[in-house]
Amino acid sequence: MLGKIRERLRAGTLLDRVVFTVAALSFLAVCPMLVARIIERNWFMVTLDAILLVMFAFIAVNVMRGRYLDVSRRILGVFMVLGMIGTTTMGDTGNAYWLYPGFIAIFFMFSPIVALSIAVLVSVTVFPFLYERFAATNLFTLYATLLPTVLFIYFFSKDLRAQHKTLSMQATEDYLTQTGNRRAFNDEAQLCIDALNKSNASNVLILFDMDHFKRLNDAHGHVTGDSVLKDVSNIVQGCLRSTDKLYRLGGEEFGIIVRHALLSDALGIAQKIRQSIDNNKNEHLPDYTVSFGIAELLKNESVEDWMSRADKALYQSKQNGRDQISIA
Ligand SMILES: Nc1nc2c(ncn2[C@@H]2O[C@H](COP(=O)(O)OP(=O)(O)OP(=O)(O)O)[C@@H](O)[C@H]2O)c(=O)[nH]1
Repeated sequence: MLGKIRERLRAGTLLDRVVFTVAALSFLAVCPMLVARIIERNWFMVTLDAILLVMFAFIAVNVMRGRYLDVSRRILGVFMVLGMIGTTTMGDTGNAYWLYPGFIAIFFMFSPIVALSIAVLVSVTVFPFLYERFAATNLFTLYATLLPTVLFIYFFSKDLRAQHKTLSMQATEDYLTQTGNRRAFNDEAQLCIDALNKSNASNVLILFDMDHFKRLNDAHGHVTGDSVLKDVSNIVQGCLRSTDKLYRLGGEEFGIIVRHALLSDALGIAQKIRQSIDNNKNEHLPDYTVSFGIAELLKNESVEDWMSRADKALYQSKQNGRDQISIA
């Protein structure tokens, strides 16, 4: 059980691990309080603690299963904000120092600008309570140190997010055509397989490959060849629905995953692409054609099996004279 949890968390991001740890620790912290309140027969607090337990369990389980991550993170964030205000305004003055870890943690739960706004709001909300209890110099020191702490985390998390966005784009995007790359294709294909196993969702793969691309490169040069690859990507993108995704699988071969579609839908899309390429008259580029192979995902198929059947259909199109569509 523990091994499984560790394995699932390792597959997630640092953010997921932080959210899971906070939710799991909060769950464990509330358990003895619930027992104490049952013994005290304080039914109002028992109900409150029970709600907290359910929420923390809900968050931890969802993060472990890799679903509803954003919602779970935000729910935990709201609990943390309420917890921060509660802790700071009640009890000992020393409780105010919980604001530091609290403010750091909310940057894990919300976007930098939302977290910054929450930090400002919490600071303003708790100020009247702290003003009554703290000596003026201590209160000044508290706020003067909280401010740079929050600003530092804000700029740090903003920069981290931008870096993360760039890196994940580089990891999943083809640099030449700005379509998805092979890694992104594999991930999406795996999602299709999971969806088919869970809900019988039908998904279709369209593979297509430039015809006689070597000849085109030899006759017009590699740079023109690159422009043709960009051109065909633009044309194809224009023929797709928002749910269909185009990937460059390598060299001059592309794949389109058509989600929640039947073979007939995919055939319609391939025909539209073929027609658009035919109608496309770009005076700066040589004429070109492409060949297609289409395969619907079958039960118990792996990504490789699915691709292999589409590839066989594509080969058939090449064998039959190119510039045509074959179905597996
Ligand atoms: N310009 C350009 N050419 C590429 C790129 N990647 C692969 N190629 C070329 O694509 C060509 C593929 O040649 P082949 O596999 O023989 O296929 P083909 O000439 O298209 O022939 P058929 O597929 O049978 O119609 C090779 O000449 C590669 O150099 C690229 O990124 N840019």
